[in-house]
Amino acid sequence: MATLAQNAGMSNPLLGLDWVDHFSKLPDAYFSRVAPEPLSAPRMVHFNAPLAAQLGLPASSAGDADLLAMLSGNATRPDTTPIATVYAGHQFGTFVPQLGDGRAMLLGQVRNAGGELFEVQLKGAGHTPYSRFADGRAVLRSSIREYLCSEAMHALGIPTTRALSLSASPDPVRREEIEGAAIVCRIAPSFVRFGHFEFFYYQQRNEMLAPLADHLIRDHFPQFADFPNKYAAWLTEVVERTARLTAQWQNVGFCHGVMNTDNMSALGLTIDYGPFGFLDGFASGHICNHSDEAGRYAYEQQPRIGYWNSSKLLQATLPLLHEQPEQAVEIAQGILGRYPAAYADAVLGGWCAKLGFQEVREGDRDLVNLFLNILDRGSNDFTRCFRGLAQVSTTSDAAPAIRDEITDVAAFDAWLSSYRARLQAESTDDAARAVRMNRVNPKYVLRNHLLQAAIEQSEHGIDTEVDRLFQLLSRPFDEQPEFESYAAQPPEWARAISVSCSS
Ligand SMILES: Nc1ncnc2c1ncn2[C@@H]1O[C@H](COP(=O)(O)OP(=O)(O)OP(=O)(O)O)[C@@H](O)[C@H]1O
Ligand SMILES: [Mg+2]
Repeated sequence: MATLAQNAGMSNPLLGLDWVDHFSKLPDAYFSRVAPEPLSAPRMVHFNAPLAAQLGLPASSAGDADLLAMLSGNATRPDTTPIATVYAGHQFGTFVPQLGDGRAMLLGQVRNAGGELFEVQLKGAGHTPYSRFADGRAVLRSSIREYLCSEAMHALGIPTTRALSLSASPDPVRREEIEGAAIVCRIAPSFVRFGHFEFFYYQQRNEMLAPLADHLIRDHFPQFADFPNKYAAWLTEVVERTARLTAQWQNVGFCHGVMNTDNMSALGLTIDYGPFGFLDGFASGHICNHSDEAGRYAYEQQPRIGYWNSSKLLQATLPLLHEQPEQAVEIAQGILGRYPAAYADAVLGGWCAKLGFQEVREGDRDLVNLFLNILDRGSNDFTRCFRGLAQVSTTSDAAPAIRDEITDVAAFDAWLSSYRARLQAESTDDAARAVRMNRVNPKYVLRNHLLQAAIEQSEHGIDTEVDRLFQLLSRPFDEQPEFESYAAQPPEWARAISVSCSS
C-alpha cells in the first residue's frame, strides 16, 4: 500500500501561484476529497516550460525537487485537499450512470497575472471513490501519448486540455503486461464534461445542474451572465464549439478514438488522449481505436457523433432551459439545430484554407471532395499530400512533387487542372498562397510510429526523443530541415501498431 502524500515544502514554486479554487468551493455533491498515492522514485520525463511560464511559474521551476514531489503525487498543498469529480456518460452509445475521475485528481485552480484561470489536475495519481475496479494509475506509454498529443494539438491551434509535466516511476502497473507508472499534470480552464451534467440529470437531482452551469458561466462564459436565458446562450456556444472542434479534427486528420460523452468538454476542448491517431494514409473509414470494433468512432463518423453527444448534453440540461418541459425541448432542438451549419461552415472553410483559397466559392465543396476521394482510393498520405499542394504553380504546368506519391495519377492530373483554374480565378501570387497554405497544412503531426520510438526510449529511462517530439511539434507548420525524416511516410512496421483503450 502506497503511503499518502505529505504536505509540500513552502519553497515549492506551485505554492506561490494565486490559487482561487472555485470548483472545490462548490457543494460536496460534485466531488470527493482525495489524497494522491505517491509515485516512488519519480523522475521528471518532461516539463513544459512555456506553459509553466504562462501559469506564472519561475523559469527555475523545471528542476525543483518540491515541484516534482507535488507533480508526482508525493506532496500536496498544505491548506487544501485535492478532489476527484463525479460524472456519468454515454460510453459507445450506452449510458453508464456512475463514472467520475477514477484516476484524475484536481489540485486546484490558479489565476495567472493576466487573469486567466487554469485548473491543475494530476492524471494517474491513484485511487479515488470513482476508480471502480481499476487501479487509479496511468502507464508511461499512454501518458507520453497524452502529454505530447495535447501539446501538439495546442500548437496546431486546436482547442485542448494541455500538459504541464510528465513524471514517471518504476512502480509496476498491470495492463496486458507490467508497465511503468506515470502521472501527467494536465491544465485546462475547466475539466467539466458533458457527463457531469448527465450524472445529476439521470439521478433526477436537477437542482444540482444550475450551480454547476453557473460556475462555468461565471468563470468561462461571463459574456452570457446577464442574458435572459444564460443557459441557452452557454449551451448554444458549447454546441457550436463542439461542431467547430470536430471540424478542426477532420481538417487535420485527427481521430479521437473514444468520443464518449464523458470525454466531451463543456468548454469545447479536446479531452482524453487515449487511443487517438492521426491519419497516415487517408482512409475515410479509419478506426484508430482497436477496441472500437464497430467503428462507432471512425474518422468519418466523428462529426455525426459530435452531434449525437451534443444532443445528450442538451437532454441532460433540459431542466435549465425552461420550467415547462415542452418549451425546454423546443429550445433544445433550436440549439441542436445550430450544429449542422456550424460544422459545415467550419469544415468547408477549413478545407478551402488548406487548398489555399481566400474565400469559399460555389464548386469548392466538390473540389475538396474530389481531392479527398483521390487520397482515399490510393490511401495516400493525408498530411504530406495537403502540404505538397502549396507547390502547385498557377503560372506553369509543372507538376508538384507530391504527384509522385499519388496512386490515381490520372484522376489527380484531371483534378489539378480544375484546381489550377480555381486558384487562378483568385490570384496568381503563388508565393503568398504557399505561405498561407503552410500555415494551415502542418508539415509534422504526431504519427503513431514517432510516438512509438519515444515511448520505447523512455521506457528505458532515456527521454531525449520525448523532448525532440515536444520541440518539433511545438512548430508543426515550420520547415525544420534537420527533422525532415519526421515528416516522411510511416515505415512498413508502423502498420502493425495497434492502439487500444488500455492505458
Ligand atoms: N486505471 C484506471 N483507474 C481508475 N479509473 C480509471 C482507470 N482508467 C480509466 N478509469 C476511469 O474509467 C472511466 C473511463 O475512462 P477513460 O479512459 O475515458 O478516461 P481516462 O483516460 O481515465 O481519463 P480522462 O477522461 O480524464 O482523460 C473514467 O471514469 C476514468 O476515470
Ligand atoms: Mg476519459
